[in-house]
Amino acid sequence: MQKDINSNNLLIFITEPDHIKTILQSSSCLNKAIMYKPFKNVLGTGVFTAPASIWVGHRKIIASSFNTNILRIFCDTFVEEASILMDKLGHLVGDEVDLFDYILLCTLDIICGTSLGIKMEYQSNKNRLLIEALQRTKEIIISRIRNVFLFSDIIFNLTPLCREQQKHVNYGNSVTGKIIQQKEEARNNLDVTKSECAKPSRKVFLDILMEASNEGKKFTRKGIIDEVNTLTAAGSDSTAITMNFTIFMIANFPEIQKKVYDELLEIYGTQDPKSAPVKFDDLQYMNYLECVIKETLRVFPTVPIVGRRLTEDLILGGHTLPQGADAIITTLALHRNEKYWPNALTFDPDRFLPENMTNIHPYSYIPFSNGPRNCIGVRYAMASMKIIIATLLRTYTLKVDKKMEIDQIEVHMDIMLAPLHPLKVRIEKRSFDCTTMPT
Ligand code: HEM
Repeated sequence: MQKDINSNNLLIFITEPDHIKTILQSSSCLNKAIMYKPFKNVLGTGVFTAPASIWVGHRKIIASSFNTNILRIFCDTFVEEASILMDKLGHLVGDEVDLFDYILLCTLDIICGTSLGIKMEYQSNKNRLLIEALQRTKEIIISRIRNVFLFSDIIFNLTPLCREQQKHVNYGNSVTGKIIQQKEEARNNLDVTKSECAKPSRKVFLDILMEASNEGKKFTRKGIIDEVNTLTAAGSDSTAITMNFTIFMIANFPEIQKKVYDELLEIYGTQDPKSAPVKFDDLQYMNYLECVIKETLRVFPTVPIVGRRLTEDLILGGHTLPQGADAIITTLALHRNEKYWPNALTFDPDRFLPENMTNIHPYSYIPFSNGPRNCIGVRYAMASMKIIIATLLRTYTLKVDKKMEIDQIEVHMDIMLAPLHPLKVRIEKRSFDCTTMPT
């Protein structure tokens, strides 16, 4: 137990999987902890930051836009943007490079394509102003988390940083607002061809939110903008960071790379991704790749910490946790705890093979959190990451100049986990002679 220096709040650290389960499942722990405060100015009442009273209704509606049929349609966008990424990476062949910025632009294009139905073409260097606004907004949130004075709303609201953040948020909101207006006009005119409004069969999140709003289900215009911003924020960096770590792991462990590629050879033979792009139904056969992503998320959980505010007293392990305290779960420590993960710092994707899963306590592995307020985008994230990484490995081989052990890769926790030093890899064009594997 300790006091949070930013807020003077009581923080209770929860470390045992059984206790974590109680917290994440409890109806009295549906509100987010004080540490999420800097996100509220930016994401408003979007599902990530909304109080439980608003969250309940919004979550239900948004969850409906993550069903299998919609995901299947989104796959076209994942594949298309993955292909653009491959072309961009073609210029980097032979160099030792940090791929993160390239991957992030790809995930941003994907999230905008699937949440707004708009091609932002960030990967083609378009809409730089929006990217800068996003980047600065993120940096300002991070400085608030790191600085005890800026964390306080009263002080922050008096600073130039607050005004700068508001300027960026207003700009982003005005872009989303215009897209909503275009869609509304197109709908009213019944003239879908005039705008980039999605056809009914290609519904994006925004269409679903607008329909819910028209049916009187709770969403105001500002509420819709908050949800779109939330999905953009929650869905882009998280997948980009996870893929960046995963790609480094694959480059760092050539024997694992060979196994992932062999699995892809089974599915596609030596056809290249342009002639045989990944299809939604292929994803079920990428089991080993999934294990590699899961193991990466174990040692490098992209969201390294989760916090909940107790709205009632809660009895846990014979103690009463008082109403108003914040329960904090440090996923990074949990995932590296030897008690639950023997040889925790050994990278071993086989831990996630079905036959080895029986001994894993479900709450000792929570990269997407768990319970009613878990990540709404788990399946979306897994599908998009599998498509991008599979396309990458079918196009390029990956190497590192110097192999690193897990404990040599230093990380820091801000909003999300980040490597302290860039994770550089060397990419080479894959020759379709399948015996040519990295040594
Ligand atoms: C590898 C990628 C991802 C990881 C590791 C991840 C992880 C998480 C975690 C741990 C939470 C719970 C946070 C908390 O309670 O504080 C969360 C919530 C959330 N995630 Fe993800 N996420 C990922 C991708 C995505 C994607 C692609 C989307 C959307 C397209 C998304 C949308 C959300 C939303 C909206 C929430 C808030 C849910 C709620 O409070 O009801 N995430 N995510």
